Amino acid sequence: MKLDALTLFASMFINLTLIVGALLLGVGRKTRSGMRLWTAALVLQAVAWAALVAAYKGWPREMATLGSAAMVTGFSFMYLAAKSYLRQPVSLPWVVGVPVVTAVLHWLVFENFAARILVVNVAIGLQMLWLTWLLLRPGSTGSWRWRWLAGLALGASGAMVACRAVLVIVAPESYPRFESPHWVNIVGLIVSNASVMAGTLAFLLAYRDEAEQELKRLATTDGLTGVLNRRHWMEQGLAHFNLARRHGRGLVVLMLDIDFFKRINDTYGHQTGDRALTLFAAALRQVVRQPDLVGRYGGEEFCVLLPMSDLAAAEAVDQRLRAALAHDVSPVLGFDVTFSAGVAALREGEVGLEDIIARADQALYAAKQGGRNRIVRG
Ligand SMILES: Nc1nc2c(ncn2[C@@H]2O[C@H](COP(=O)(O)OP(=O)(O)OP(=O)(O)O)[C@@H](O)[C@H]2O)c(=O)[nH]1
Repeated sequence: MKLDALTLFASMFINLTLIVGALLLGVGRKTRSGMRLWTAALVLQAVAWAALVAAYKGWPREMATLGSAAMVTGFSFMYLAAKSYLRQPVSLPWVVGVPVVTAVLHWLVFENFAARILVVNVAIGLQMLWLTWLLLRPGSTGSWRWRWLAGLALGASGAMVACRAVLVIVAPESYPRFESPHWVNIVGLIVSNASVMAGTLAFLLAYRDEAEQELKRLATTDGLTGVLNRRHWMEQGLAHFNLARRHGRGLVVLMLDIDFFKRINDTYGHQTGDRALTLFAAALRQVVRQPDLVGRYGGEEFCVLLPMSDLAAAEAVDQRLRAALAHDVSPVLGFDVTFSAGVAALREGEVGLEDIIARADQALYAAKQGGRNRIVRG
């Protein structure tokens, strides 16, 4: 059997369908948006190749226009997928405008072979090269591994498509027909196939990076309030403690416990209790400085470590938090939220962070015993 370009185009459709199947099976449909968008891009491209092949069986104008529109829309979805992992805003006029303009122009100039080839190749080339720039430009967020792999994959394809556009401008008579087994078509298909494969691999890497980051976030933060969990707060705190001891710098630990929290739960329900905890933690994060570590020590008890600070700095945090609770949190909840606090500073010769925490905790206990809604030095 003679291998013609049409057979290769059909193989492109089969490849894409298989990759989509593998992605749906391997990554699942409930994945985060970047991978879903990439999968949708491949589905659109599979539809495009099927329509382009079908154009040879009937309704050439309709099928070829549908194929071109699906192809260009597929690249719009690749752009959306990349933007999702790059965490950048998308340009809707670009996403919608390029496919619509391409489809309309393709339909209008269909009878002119060179013109319709030019329309499609210019649209795809522009999309791919723009996407390549977005991925590779300095300062883009995201790990360089997936960005470079995706950028090179799409850049190679974009360059190939741009060459096709140039070829149809300078030598329209020698530009091969779609079904001809001409080397331009063969090279084009090989590059497209490699680009789809490498691009998928790159987006799988981005997906894995994102999943890793998410796991790290889950392992280090408190699920309810978003502040550091106790284990991670201790780990980070220990690093600050060692630095403070080595360089003879100050360090303060502030322990905070919401007053009569059981009563809040019992009176307003557990959900309102959770909301009070969340708002309390948010207010606490607002009133500390950038290097300070805020953690949830357990239940309704929070801990703050202030590097390079003294007791007065911690007491200032305490005052700001009381003001924030009174002005911002209590009106939202509909009842007053107060807390007791214990504060302790690193002392000369102290060998463990636990010692400072223990003193701050004792001071907190004294604050509770002393009538609550106050701070005590330990
Ligand atoms: N809603 C909610 N409640 C919690 C959570 N963690 C702990 N609690 C509750 O917090 C309450 C703490 O009660 P206590 O230790 O008696 O303290 P308190 O009522 O604040 O009294 P004082 O600390 O002495 O002022 C308990 O009822 C816990 O069930 C949580 O994540 N969400």
